[in-house]
Amino acid sequence: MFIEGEDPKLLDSVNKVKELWGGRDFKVEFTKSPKELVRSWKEKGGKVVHLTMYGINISSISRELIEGLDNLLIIVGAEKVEGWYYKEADYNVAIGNQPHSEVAALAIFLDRVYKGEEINVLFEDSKLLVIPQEAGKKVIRVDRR
Ligand SMILES: C[S@@+](CC[C@H](N)C(=O)[O-])C[C@H]1O[C@@H](n2cnc3c(N)ncnc32)[C@H](O)[C@@H]1O
Repeated sequence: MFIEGEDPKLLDSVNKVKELWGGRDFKVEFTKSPKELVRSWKEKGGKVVHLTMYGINISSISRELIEGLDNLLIIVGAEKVEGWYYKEADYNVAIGNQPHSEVAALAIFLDRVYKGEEINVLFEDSKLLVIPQEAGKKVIRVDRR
């Protein structure tokens, strides 16, 4: 994940969560030049999806196209998103054409890309394991050495 700007505190909390819950392949990097990131991603043959309520509703995009997307950079905005990103994106995709949270938009989009399989993923390097309960919480420590 690339985030525009710089925030060492955020990086620190991400690393603390990873230490306990695993996910060694999940990385957060900060960038001061997001446009350069988009340009070089495309130059290397990657695809760019921009999530925006002004885009094409995901329900109108073929399932094959979404599931076939590979080497993908997904852009979500925080404040006003410049027109440049709309033009440079290979696809401007709307999770419904009204505003909502960027986290929700990203989650729904990724769920379509991964065909719902992400829900069954357990990180092999986690130190904690949740044992599902109908009520209450059960978490055990696992020694994976
Ligand atoms: C809360 S919105 C802020 C929008 C920003 N103020 C703007 O002017 O573009 C944050 C981000 O959530 C995502 N988002 C919000 N609603 C969406 C929708 N219906 N479909 C897809 N993405 C959406 C977009 O990436 C958007 O940039």
